[in-house]
Order: sequence, then C-alpha cells, then structure tokens
Amino acid sequence: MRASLIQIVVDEDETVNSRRARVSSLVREVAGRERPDLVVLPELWTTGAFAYESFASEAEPLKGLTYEAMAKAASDTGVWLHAGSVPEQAPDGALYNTSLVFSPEGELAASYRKIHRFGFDKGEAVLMSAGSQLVTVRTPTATLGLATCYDLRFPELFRGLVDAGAEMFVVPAGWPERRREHWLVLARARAIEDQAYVLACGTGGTHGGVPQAGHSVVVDPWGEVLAQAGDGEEVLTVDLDPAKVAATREQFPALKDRLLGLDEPRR
Ligand SMILES: O=C(O)CCC(=O)C(=O)O
Repeated sequence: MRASLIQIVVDEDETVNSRRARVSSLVREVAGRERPDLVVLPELWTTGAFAYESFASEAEPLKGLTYEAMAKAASDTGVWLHAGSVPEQAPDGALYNTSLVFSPEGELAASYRKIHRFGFDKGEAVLMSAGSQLVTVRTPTATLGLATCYDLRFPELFRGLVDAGAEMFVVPAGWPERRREHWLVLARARAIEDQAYVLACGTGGTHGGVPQAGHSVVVDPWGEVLAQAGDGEEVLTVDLDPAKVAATREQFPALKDRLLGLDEPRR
C-alpha cells in the first residue's frame, strides 16, 4: 500500500478559493506521479487551523465546495483521499472541525468531527463544537482510524480506535512550530503503544500569527520513522505493509496485556 501525504503551506496571502483550486490540482498531480493508493491532506487547510476569524465566514455545509472538489479529485484519480478537515457548518448552525474521507469512486466513505478542540478557553475550543464519535474506515488494504491534530495528545482515543480495528491512524494537523518536538514524539508514541502505522500530515507557512511545524511524519508499528518532511510544501510518499501491524502485535503482544479500560482482561 502506498500513501502520499501532501503537506500544504497555508499562508494568509492566498485566498481560500485559490488554495482550494491549487490543492485540487496538487492531488491530481501527486496521484498521477506517485501512484499512491491513499492521499492525505492536513487539517483545516482551506482557512488555516489558527485563522479563527475565518472559521465562520469560510464554514461549509458537509457537502460544500471543498467536499465537491475533493470528491471529484478522488474519482478522477481513483485514489482513496483523506481530504484533511474543513470547518463544517451543521444544519443547526454549529461549527465542527470535520475530516472527510473519499473512496476512489468519489463517495464519502467517512466523516469525523474532531473530538478534542484546541485552545483551552479561546479559539477552536470556543468557536467549534466537539465531535463525539470514533470513526474507522475499512479500505481494501487496511482499516484507518481517524484523529485530528490535538487529538494526538489523548491516547485513550487511539486505544478506542484500536479496539474498533484500526491498523493505521491518519492524523491531519495544523500543529504549531513552537511544539514541533511534541508532535514528533507523540506521533511515535501513538505508533509504539498501539502498534499501528501513524500518518500525520501537517501544514507549513504562518497563519493567524502562528508559524506551523511542518514535519509531517509517517511512523511504522515498531515506532520507526519511515519519512519526515521539512518546513515547507512537500509530498511524502511511503510504501506501507499493513501485514506488519498484525505481525508486530503477534511478535510483541503488549496489547494483550492491557488490564484497564476493558470489560475483561485479554488473557
Ligand atoms: O496540541 C498542540 O500543541 C497543538 C494542537 C493544535 O494546534 C490543534 O489541534 O489545532
């Protein structure tokens, strides 16, 4: 299985409309050149994860402009597309940070509303509502577990995804440069403790006054970093072996020794 993560530069000197068009072209270009099975985009790449003042003005219904553009990019290229997340305006007016995953036919395979909102008493934490559902996606090669950015700090979410069958965590993000080391360590920690692949795709550039960490990263179920981006716009293409998840869990069966948070111990 081949995955391409597209780390996008999200700066405020580019409009949302032009970025949407540019990213649609990029997905096509990367799919044609790298021949991936799965393409991954970052969190809130239309607005920027820290461009709080744009959340309401650029919010879209689930099936809005970004949905349409990404569904078409997926079906035109025949890839699974994790289109990152959009500011979603729900029918009741609430805003969510919602990830969209499309099948190679351009059908919506899953959507995930970010559960842990970032900002403590401001920003996303007050502007957006929290999701409440764990989401996994079965593809022909692997079961994906969905999480977004700040979720990476909450291992119990990832354990829940493992219990739901996840073998590969896909984590779009807009992580700040200031905490880049946390990003890299937490991505590896989630891979090691859950013996799963982590595909963590962030942004470059600066928006909302917050320089972005970049450094998108792919980690294998043993915790090895398979690829890591730099600061700018970059594509990371990696060949993954989903059978390595079961093999790692078999060879080093730590997940079977879980005692807490289960209805009954595994053994
Ligand atoms: O946890 C962090 O340090 C960053 C999280 C974040 O930027 C986000 O969730 O948008």
